[in-house]
Amino acid sequence: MRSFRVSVPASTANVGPGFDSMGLAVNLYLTLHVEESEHWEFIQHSPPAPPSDYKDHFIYKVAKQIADRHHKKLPACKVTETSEIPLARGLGSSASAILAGIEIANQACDLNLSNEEKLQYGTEIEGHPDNIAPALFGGLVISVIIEEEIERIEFKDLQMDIVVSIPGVELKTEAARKVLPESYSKKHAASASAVSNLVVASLVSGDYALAGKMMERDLFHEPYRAKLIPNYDKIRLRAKEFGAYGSIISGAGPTMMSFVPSGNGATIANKMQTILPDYKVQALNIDTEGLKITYS
Ligand SMILES: Nc1ncnc2c1ncn2[C@@H]1O[C@H](COP(=O)(O)OP(=O)(O)OP(=O)(O)O)[C@@H](O)[C@H]1O
Ligand SMILES: N[C@@H](CCO)C(=O)O
Repeated sequence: MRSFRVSVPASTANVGPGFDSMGLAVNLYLTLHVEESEHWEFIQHSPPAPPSDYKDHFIYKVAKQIADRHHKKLPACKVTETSEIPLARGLGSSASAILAGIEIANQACDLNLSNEEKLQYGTEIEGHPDNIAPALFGGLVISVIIEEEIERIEFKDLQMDIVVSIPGVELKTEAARKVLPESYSKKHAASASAVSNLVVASLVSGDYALAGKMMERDLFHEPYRAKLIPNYDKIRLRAKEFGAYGSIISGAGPTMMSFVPSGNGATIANKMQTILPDYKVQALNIDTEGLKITYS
């Protein structure tokens, strides 16, 4: 096996009303250096701390599952991991880790997986494609899984900067999904998908002011999750005052993501940091490349 480095970007899911179907890759990365070894070893330069038994490592479990699926033996690897993606904050850390695990199996077992297969496997493990697809392909990806078949479309030329306001607390996706209703009335669903259609159309036609306005009108998840998100109303209000197009819950939260005019990210991030002193506020850009592999 050739040693390799895999980097996978963070991603934000939903982008307002694109619940479980729309996601955007951003320039924070999970990076793994992988080399063949006598025994399995995970060297972690960022959280989470590795479990005492490598067999319990989330990334190992994914790699093993994929190797088993192809009836291959997974050779032992030394994996050195560094991540800029905060855990359980709504920035797709689990999707990035899943794709990294798939890529270890792909390289170590010579599976020659296509991107479509990686998307399929990742989606099956994560449960929905909205983080996996942009983390794999980069950019804004809109996708759907129907009877195990995934359809998607990618957009790579959005001209916006991003400001993330990351609180010090975690919110597990599982907990944030529990507060959502089981069903919506016909009237509610029609309005919610109308809002979603407008977000997509305005984003791809470059009407970012309308996109920001409609993102804040989500009816699928934000109204139910708002109570779980610290400073939800304050962040939406103040980001707008500072010049943002709009702010959304990133993925399942608790991070809030503001979309801002191109070139204004750093200025608006500085202003947000002053009103959120306990947060990590960062100006980010859209990643357009997705998962990358380099050989050493
Ligand atoms: N690099 C990693 N190594 C091992 N486990 C990881 C890694 N990244 C994420 N995980 C696992 O995924 C969990 C977080 O997944 P969760 O779906 O709750 O949040 P998220 O993916 O960060 O956010 P969201 O899905 O809302 O974007 C972590 O608590 C950890 O168990
Ligand atoms: N679409 C998912 C993203 C988090 O995995 C949710 O909002 O629950």
